[in-house]
Amino acid sequence: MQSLSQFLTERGVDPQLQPLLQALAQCGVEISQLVRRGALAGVLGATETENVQGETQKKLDVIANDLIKQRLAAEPSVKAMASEEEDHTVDAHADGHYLVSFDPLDGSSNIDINSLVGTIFSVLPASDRKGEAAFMQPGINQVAACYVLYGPATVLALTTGEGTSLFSLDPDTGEFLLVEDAMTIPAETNEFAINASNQRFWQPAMQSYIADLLAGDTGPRGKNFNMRWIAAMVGDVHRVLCRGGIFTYPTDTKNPAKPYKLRLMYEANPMAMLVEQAGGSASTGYERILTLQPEAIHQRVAVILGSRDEVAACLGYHSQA
Ligand SMILES: O=P(O)(O)OC[C@H]1O[C@](O)(COP(=O)(O)O)[C@@H](O)[C@@H]1O
Ligand SMILES: [Mg+2]
Ligand SMILES: [Mg+2]
Repeated sequence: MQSLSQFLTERGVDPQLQPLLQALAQCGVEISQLVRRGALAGVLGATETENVQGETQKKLDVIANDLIKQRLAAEPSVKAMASEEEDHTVDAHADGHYLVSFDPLDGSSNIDINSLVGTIFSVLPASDRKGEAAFMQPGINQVAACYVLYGPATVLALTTGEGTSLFSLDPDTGEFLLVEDAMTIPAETNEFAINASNQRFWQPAMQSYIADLLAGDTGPRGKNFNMRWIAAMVGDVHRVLCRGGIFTYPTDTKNPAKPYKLRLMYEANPMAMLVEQAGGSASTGYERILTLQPEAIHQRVAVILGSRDEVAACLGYHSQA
């Protein structure tokens, strides 16, 4: 089986970018070891601190964040980084070529119940701009996106804009090996993922769309749909990449000050690139996620992504509304 480094060389990935992608994978290896040890490594439970999102940080949020920051600070090609767990962007090498945004631990509410968690990375080209302003680029500018999913196996999905490929970690050698190249999301699906407990707070368009899915073959869609919700975006998106589906965290009125849940820079943008590169699509309901112009590093957006025809069906409800 081909290793990640062989894959990057063979595919002619920019030699400047290769060491950075290797460093991201290495972060995944080290966090995977901690996740596997769980309570034995003392990484379960919460801290007493809150992050810039106003969420109580889990120990593993902080440990993973510090580990990644340290690794990226040692990587000469990194000019600056942004993290879910950092209030502001963090400078690294003034002559670095890349800006890395990351969600060190995605699915934090799953840590203490030994369920699926992951890490998400987005890589943008650096520019002359400084600080947060440098990161304010549409997702279409990403030169790479990847996630690591810490599940029964630890897997890494990667795109550099030439399709999406999947690697699995060999825990004996610490190497990621290619297990699936050119992942393809089926255009149609009968599987959807949404946190249904928010239903009464959704917009009418999403209410009708989901109601018609639930009506199944007795309703206008004329077929039955099944539901899944892993409560970790990495896990739900991985399922979509593997067998299709639609994943959505729509806008809602639960907390008017926070109409969206997921973050553009280190959740929505990298996942949108991975999904589009596998033949799927990703929208806010009204706009293609990758063309959004970011305004702030922790900005949140509505997310509807997955199987192309099913996303189109969902958007149909939004355009009629
Ligand atoms: O708790 P809810 O409403 O089900 O939300 C789950 C969503 O929140 C998240 O956990 C947010 O990410 P973090 O865990 O990185 O904060 C997503 O991974 C997931 O899709
Ligand atoms: Mg997250
Ligand atoms: Mg997180």
